[in-house]
Amino acid sequence: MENAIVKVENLSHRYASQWAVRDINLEIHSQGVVGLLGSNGAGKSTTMNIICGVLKQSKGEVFINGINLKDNPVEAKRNIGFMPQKLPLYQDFTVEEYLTYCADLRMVEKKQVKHAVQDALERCGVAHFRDRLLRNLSGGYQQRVGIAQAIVHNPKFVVLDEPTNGLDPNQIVEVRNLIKQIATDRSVLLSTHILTEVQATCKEIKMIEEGQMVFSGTLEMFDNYIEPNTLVVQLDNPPAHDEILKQEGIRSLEQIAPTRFRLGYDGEKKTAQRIAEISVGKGWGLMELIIEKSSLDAVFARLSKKNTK
Ligand SMILES: Nc1ncnc2c1ncn2[C@@H]1O[C@H](COP(=O)(O)OP(=O)(O)OP(=O)(O)O)[C@@H](O)[C@H]1O
Repeated sequence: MENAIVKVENLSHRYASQWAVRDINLEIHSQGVVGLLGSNGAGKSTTMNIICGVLKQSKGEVFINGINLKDNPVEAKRNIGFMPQKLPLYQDFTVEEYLTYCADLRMVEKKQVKHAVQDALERCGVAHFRDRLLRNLSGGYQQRVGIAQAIVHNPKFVVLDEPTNGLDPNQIVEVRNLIKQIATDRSVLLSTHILTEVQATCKEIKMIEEGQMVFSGTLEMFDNYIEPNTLVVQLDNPPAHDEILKQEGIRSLEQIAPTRFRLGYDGEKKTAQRIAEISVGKGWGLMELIIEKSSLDAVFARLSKKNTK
């Protein structure tokens, strides 16, 4: 089988006497954006710093494109691009000087440097600012340059730590689009505690809490993590509340509007189907029936144990 782009096995790390991450396992196989989610202090930066070879783990192994990062760091790091939370920008460099410097650091072959820099400038939409000093760029464009330095050596795997931090709403949308675009031909691990960020960019989620992996799956699985147990129905000709409440599987009724109701139910699909059939059969004027999903916030709260409901 083809190597995973990233494989983390039983990763643990301890600062002094405190374990910051415990027994993390994860694999990333394909292109696209994977969100690394967790509250402040959950262990995201520690995990990412280890995966990028910036911090040496206390235990466990990290493989990048099949190469053990501990045994062969130089080779493994050729496949990694990293944009830390605090951008490593030299303010007195122009954009082009800075990217050329980064390409050298990343050991891009001398004769390829010009092409690599041009490619990164264009992909990140900063070619027109190539001669501008970094200090004179707006926050959004500095962030673009941060992403450009992470992809200048064309790595298979890019790690972005809170990439939209401190940006205004327009800049956030632009940077998210750029992230999706660079993830079309590589894997991107994006750390965030912002749920809308995950929703807007990620196909998969890994969630860490108190140093441990508490969820790994698709965005849809995350969304469905809490069993739905409410239906919203619109009945243009509603019966008496008791008539609805006596139906099998229905546990509660809340009137949201004159013809709109939220029904607590047993979570069984057949109950929802039965309500639809009865509403039609009895002429209740069914216009809409929605199985309510848990919000991402509710799932996040549940997984981060802030809410034990
Ligand atoms: N250099 C360090 N020395 C000691 N403890 C640390 C160090 N860095 C992080 N920690 C601790 O390790 C735990 C995990 O921190 P980490 O920075 O990985 O979390 P995080 O999820 O990235 O949080 P944030 O979103 O706030 O950056 C926290 O309890 C933190 O206080």
